[in-house]
Amino acid sequence: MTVFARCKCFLKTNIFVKEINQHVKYTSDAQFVLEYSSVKEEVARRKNVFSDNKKRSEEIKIKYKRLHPEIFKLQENYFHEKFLEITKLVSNSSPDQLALQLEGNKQKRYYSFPVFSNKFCDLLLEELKNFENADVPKGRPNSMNKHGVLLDELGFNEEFLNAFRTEYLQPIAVKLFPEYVLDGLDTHKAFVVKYKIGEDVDLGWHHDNAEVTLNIALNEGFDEGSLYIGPMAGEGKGVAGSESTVEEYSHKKGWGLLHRGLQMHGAMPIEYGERYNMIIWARSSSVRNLNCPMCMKKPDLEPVDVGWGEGFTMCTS
Ligand SMILES: O=C(O)CCC(=O)C(=O)O
Ligand SMILES: [Fe+2]
Repeated sequence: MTVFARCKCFLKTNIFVKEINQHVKYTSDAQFVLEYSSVKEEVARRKNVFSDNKKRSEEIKIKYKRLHPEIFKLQENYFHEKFLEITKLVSNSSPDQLALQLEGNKQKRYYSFPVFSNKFCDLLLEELKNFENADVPKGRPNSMNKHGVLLDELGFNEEFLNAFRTEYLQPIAVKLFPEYVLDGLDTHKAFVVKYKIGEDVDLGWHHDNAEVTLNIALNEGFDEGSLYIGPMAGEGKGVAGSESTVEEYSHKKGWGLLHRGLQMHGAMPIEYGERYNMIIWARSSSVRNLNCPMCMKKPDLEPVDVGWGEGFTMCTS
């Protein structure tokens, strides 16, 4: 007799959880706790992230011996000549005139252009490797990257990144993405991502916790590891692999990719070598105070004791 049947996986795999818009697997309570316990760890990390970050920064300031102390202070000669040309013409150009100077995809509104000189990239990479080997505490960029470096902890905010954000990045971003800058890019989170076989090799499909992102490649000598760039979060299909909406971008040493934080993207696996990129998640409190880019709702804010929090501002009293 033939009877109808079902595969046993029906009770174990592909169980859609509407709240997270994802399919999960369930084979036993033990498997479930093991597989998803990293969520609990991540929440615990986030609870103290700002004070832990401050403690590590203070320890690094005392204990870490800088290899190239001069690169912690921004100087014009660290930039590629083309970047200096772009920054000079920015104030007198229309958005279209500026976009003409840049590569990328004007329709999708992501742009690429040279930012740092080869020499600066080399010095920074040497500093990062020196830091990797130093016996000091190290925070990691976020839940997606386990092997990068937080540039604020290393000491790059004070004399480098704050000036870079306000004097160079903001004038360009305000022309290209005015609705994501509004009153200004008032804070940032900057870090270096590292990919290597045996460590992190790729990065899943995501959008950034940023209004505007600048992603600058710091080295060459790796294979594959391109970015794939799709629609804005919530627009279109937004799934990796949907050919019609996803484009590839290959990193070039010293070049930056400038995109809106909400533009969906991911990184393909690296197949040889190491890849280091500096990522600047630039934030505008005037934009995110209206709509949190992570929950996509009006933010429910609470003050933080130290640092910039997640870049929102609120009035107390
Ligand atoms: O690997 C890259 O180049 C992109 C990294 C990235 O998108 C991120 O860290 O938010
Ligand atoms: Fe990203």
